[in-house]
Amino acid sequence: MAREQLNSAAYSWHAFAERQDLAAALAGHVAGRLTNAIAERGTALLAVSGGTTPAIFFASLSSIPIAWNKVTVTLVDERCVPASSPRSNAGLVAANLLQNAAAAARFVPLYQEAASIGDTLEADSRMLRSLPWPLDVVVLGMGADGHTASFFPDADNLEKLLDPFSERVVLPVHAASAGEPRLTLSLARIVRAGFLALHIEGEDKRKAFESAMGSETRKPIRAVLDAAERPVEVFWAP
Ligand SMILES: O=C1O[C@H](COP(=O)(O)O)[C@@H](O)[C@H](O)[C@H]1O
Repeated sequence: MAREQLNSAAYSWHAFAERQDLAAALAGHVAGRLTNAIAERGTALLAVSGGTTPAIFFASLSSIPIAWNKVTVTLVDERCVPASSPRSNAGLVAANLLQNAAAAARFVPLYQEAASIGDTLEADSRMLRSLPWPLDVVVLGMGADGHTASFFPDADNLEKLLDPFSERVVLPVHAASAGEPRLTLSLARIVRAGFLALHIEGEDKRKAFESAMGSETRKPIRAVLDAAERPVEVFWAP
């Protein structure tokens, strides 16, 4: 396991030679944070990302024996598709994270099929507001375009999405590059997490991250790092 660690004010960089090693290390950190939260307040709140990257990490985390019956899992963002769709982030979590020991966790989805996205948003907001905030752990992903959560650079409400003082829990997203309408946790909820990790893999994402950190154009991932209350832990493998 070759591992490299770099630090800047906004983030710590954890690099691994193998994706499996990254998954095990990140799962260990997350399980430790959840365990501490349960010891401190009797419950823990975890928000995870979807897409393709988290599957191996989810499998590692699902096997760690913590008090999963005291953990609530939700999503950082969701595509407005049925849970049976291969594009559903909830589907990815059900198949890979809510397994083994973690099958005892409570899962609260962002999206449920409803007459309109407005109805969905109202119902989700009610349910999500009742969760034990703040988030103990958030694991973000990132696209090569610099989007994270569903903060797409071309979203028509990007300014609202990236408002660090927003009172909203969840927001709708419409962006041509996103594929379908989305729901996302607000940046304000994400950046207050006790432990905020970014999980990225591949050279294209390393370059995209570095470019976002140096660039004058403020990509969404940069906005999250700038607003975060503590340094973001970045986990990367080729
Ligand atoms: O659309 C999404 O993309 C990002 C990155 O996904 P990946 O497939 O490149 O890993 C993900 O973090 C987000 O949750 C998802 O909705």
